[in-house]
This record gives sequence, C-alpha cells and structure tokens, in this order.
Amino acid sequence: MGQKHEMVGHVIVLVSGLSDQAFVTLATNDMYCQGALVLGQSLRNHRTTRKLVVLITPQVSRLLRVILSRLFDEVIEVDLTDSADYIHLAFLKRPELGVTLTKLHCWTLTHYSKCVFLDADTLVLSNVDELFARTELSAAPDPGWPDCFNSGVFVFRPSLETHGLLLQHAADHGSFDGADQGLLNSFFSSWSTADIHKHLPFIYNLSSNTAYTYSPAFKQFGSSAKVVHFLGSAKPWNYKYNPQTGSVLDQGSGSVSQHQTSFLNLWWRVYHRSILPLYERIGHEEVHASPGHTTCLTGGGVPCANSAPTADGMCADSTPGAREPCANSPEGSRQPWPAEDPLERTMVVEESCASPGARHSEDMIGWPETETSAGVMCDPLSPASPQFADLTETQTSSPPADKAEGGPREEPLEASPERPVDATRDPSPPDALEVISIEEKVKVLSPEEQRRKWEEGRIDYMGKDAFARIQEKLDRFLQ
Ligand SMILES: O=c1ccn([C@@H]2O[C@H](COP(=O)(O)OP(=O)(O)O[C@H]3O[C@H](CO)[C@@H](O)[C@H](O)[C@H]3O)[C@@H](O)[C@H]2O)c(=O)[nH]1
Ligand SMILES: [Mn+2]
Repeated sequence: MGQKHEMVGHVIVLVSGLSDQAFVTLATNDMYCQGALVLGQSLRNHRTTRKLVVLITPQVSRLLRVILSRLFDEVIEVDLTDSADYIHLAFLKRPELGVTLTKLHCWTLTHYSKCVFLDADTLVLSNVDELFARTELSAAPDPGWPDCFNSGVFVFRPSLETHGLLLQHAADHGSFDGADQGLLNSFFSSWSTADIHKHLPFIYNLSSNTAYTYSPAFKQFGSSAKVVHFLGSAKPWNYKYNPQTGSVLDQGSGSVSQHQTSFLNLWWRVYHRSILPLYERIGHEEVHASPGHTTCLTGGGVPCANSAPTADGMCADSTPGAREPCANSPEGSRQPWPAEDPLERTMVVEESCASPGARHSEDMIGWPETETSAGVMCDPLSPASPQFADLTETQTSSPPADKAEGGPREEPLEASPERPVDATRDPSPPDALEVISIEEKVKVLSPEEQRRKWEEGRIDYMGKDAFARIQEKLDRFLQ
C-alpha cells in the first residue's frame, strides 16, 4: 500500500515534471515562422511529452499567429521595448543586438523549470526528450569553432535573475559576433572546460552541411543524428520544392551537397504534408466563420469567440503573452490539435504502406522512396538502419516530371532569401507542373505601413530591412 502511494506520488511528480518543461523557439517574422512550424511539427511527430512554446515579436502577422497556435501550446509575444532602459539604449546604439536580445527572452519563461531552446531553422529527427536530463547551459560544439557552443540548441533554466545578468552583459560587453552566440559564449564562458556533461553530442545539433567538410565522420555517426540545423544564410524556406519528386529544385548548380539536399527534402516534406494543410484549414475556417465571430489568439493559442482582436491579433481581453487559455472560448472552438492533427493522419496512412517495416517519410531521409496511392512515402527497401543510412550514397533522382513535360524548372538550386513568402497558396496536391515556393504574400506592406514601422522602431533588421536588402535596392536604383 505504501509502495502504491509512493508510486502514485512518483507519477504525480513525473506528470508535473513534464508539464513544467518546454521546448522553446523564436520567430521574429513570418519567414522564420515557417521554420518554427516545421520544427513544432517534427517535435509532435516524434511524440514529445513536453510543452511547445514559440516566442514571436510584433512583426509576426495575425495569420501566422493563428497557424502557430495550432501547433504550439503557447505563442508568446515579446517586445524589445519591454527591456530595461539601459538595455534599450544599448540596443539603439547597436541594432544588430535586436535578434540577440529577443532570443534571451527565453530566460523569462519562469513558469517552466527547465527548457530546451531550438532555433527555428532546426528539424527534429527523433524524440529528444532526454535532453531535459541535462542542466544549464548544455549545448553542442559549434562546427566552425568547437571551443564555442552553437546557440541553435541549448538546455537552460528560466530565471529572471539570469535574464537580467545576460542583458547587463549585453549592454556592458556587446557580443563578439554581434549576435546571441557570441554573447552566450562569453557569458557561459566555462562551457568548454568545466563540465563535459554540458557538451551535448554533435548529433543534437548537426549542421546540415557538415558532411561537406568531414564526410567520413558523417558516414560513421550521421545515422544517429537527432536534430539537424540549417545554419547559415540559406534556409529551407528559401528553396523551391517539387512535391511530385519530393525534392527541392536541383539543377546541378553544385553549391549544395548531397547530404544537405536530403535534409532540405525532409524539411520540405514535413512542410508540404503538415503545414500547408494548416493554411488551408484556417482559410476554410475564416471563410465559414459566422459574422461577428472573431478568431484571435491568447497565449494558450485558443481562439476567443466573443472578443475582437487588437491590432496585433491578440485578444483584446488578454495581455500579449498571457499564459491562460481564453475563458470565453466555447468548447467547440478548441484547436484541432491533437485530435485532427496531421500526425494522426500519418499514423493511419503509415499502416497502408504495404512493405514490412515501411516508415513514414517524415521520419527518414533514406531512398529510394515511392509514393503510394495513399500519398505516403514508403521505403521499399526498408533498410534496418536508422534514417540516415543512405545519406552517403548517391540519391536516386525521381524522373523529373516537370522537365519531361517541358515545365519551367530551370532555376538553379539556390536560395532566394528575398523572395516573398507565399504560404497561403493552395495546399491541395499539386499537379505535375507545380513547384512550391514560399512567398511573402501575407506580409506585403504598403509603403506607408513600412514607414510607420520604421518610425516606431519596429525594424526587421534580419529581414527586409537588413543592410544587404537596402544595399540591393540602392544598387538597383543606381543601375
Ligand atoms: O530574422 C530573424 C533571425 C533569426 N531569428 C531567430 O534566431 C535564430 C538564429 O538565427 P539563424 O538565422 O538560425 O542563425 P544561424 O544561421 O543558425 O547562425 C548562428 O548564429 C546565430 C547568431 O549568433 C545563432 O543565433 C545561431 O544559433 C547560430 O547557429 C533563428 O533560428 C530564429 O529562431 C528570427 O526569428 N528572425
Ligand atoms: Mn539557426
């Protein structure tokens, strides 16, 4: 009996332990939201038992807030102007610290006892809940300078005190790389020497292009990779994807390695199968919403039926970042996750793969793959090895249906960062000629709106207002 009590007590502790831990990511604009969505979906696909939190900034559109709320337990708006004055001043003098300071907001999530931060450009390949056994600050070595950790994946303990110290450090010392990684490395400066348990294995933060520089190691260890990180300037959402071939467009430009292409394909498959349908579902709901029914977000991601959203799309009756689900939300309007989530669909269709051991494509990067009538990628060879078994082989390229039909597929496999996002396009199964690119249709601002944002200090330093973009415009003008 005593044992039973102990057991019950143990279960209670265990359950509460899970709910006060979270995976956290950040998206300051609609582009990075695409990455956050795929990341969130990949965590769901691998059945994480922890909460999912996404930090956003005011630039994120209302549509993306709604979509994020379908996948994440909390969509929390953070605003740099909330920072203490001295930080704000430092920030104004060094605009590049903007995104850096935003990432630091994760330390303010003190309703969680422990969190794992994942960059929005990471993709989870298997369950990584075991990371919560680690302590602050655990991270994997940076591939460029292994005495530094990469700040795309790290375990941390939310604490307002630590947050304050980090901001103070930013104000006093800035960052040696102008961003969060330099700052965090100089703040947690003993990482490289003090405690080997804080060194996460590289498989928890595998750069998508590392195989390029150390192929034998990739061949040896790549099959156990758990998190892939698309670090660098070319992000998955900058590519175009052909759903017929299940591949990003590759016209042999040679700038992207075989391994990288496979990771990109995997990211896009998750996007195509699970994220685009969310856009469609939300578009459908908007169309069918009864007059007067406004969908807006609370921090808990539940629509509130009876209140109008504020300008930023949040419920008027909830403060941005509020943790509580909206009280006036009717039961029936709860978000479909998890009951109608694509994950469930994938589990059903998975069974329809005829070959024994067939796996869903989102869980693997092997090839060759064939598409079944149920629309699921099955691996006819069903190799016993994990998802990367074949990454070092030559990829079997599917017949380029687009080319066969003389399609307009002559673009090289190159990122087009400035290409606007068109994630609202028709997500229904595309025909053979259709290639998907994410375009920023949802975010086309009028010149007046852009000017207003500038004047309010809401500048997208890493996005459309980045120096490189402005320079491009100047160059175009001068030409
Ligand atoms: O405009 C931006 C830029 C970045 N982020 C967020 O910040 C993260 C880091 O930016 P990212 O473009 O992913 O940087 P990396 O290419 O990964 O470059 C490295 O350098 C960055 C700056 O130090 C670190 O944050 C990264 O973890 C590190 O991998 C992103 O994943 C997002 O979560 C945004 O939300 N909006
Ligand atoms: Mn990154």
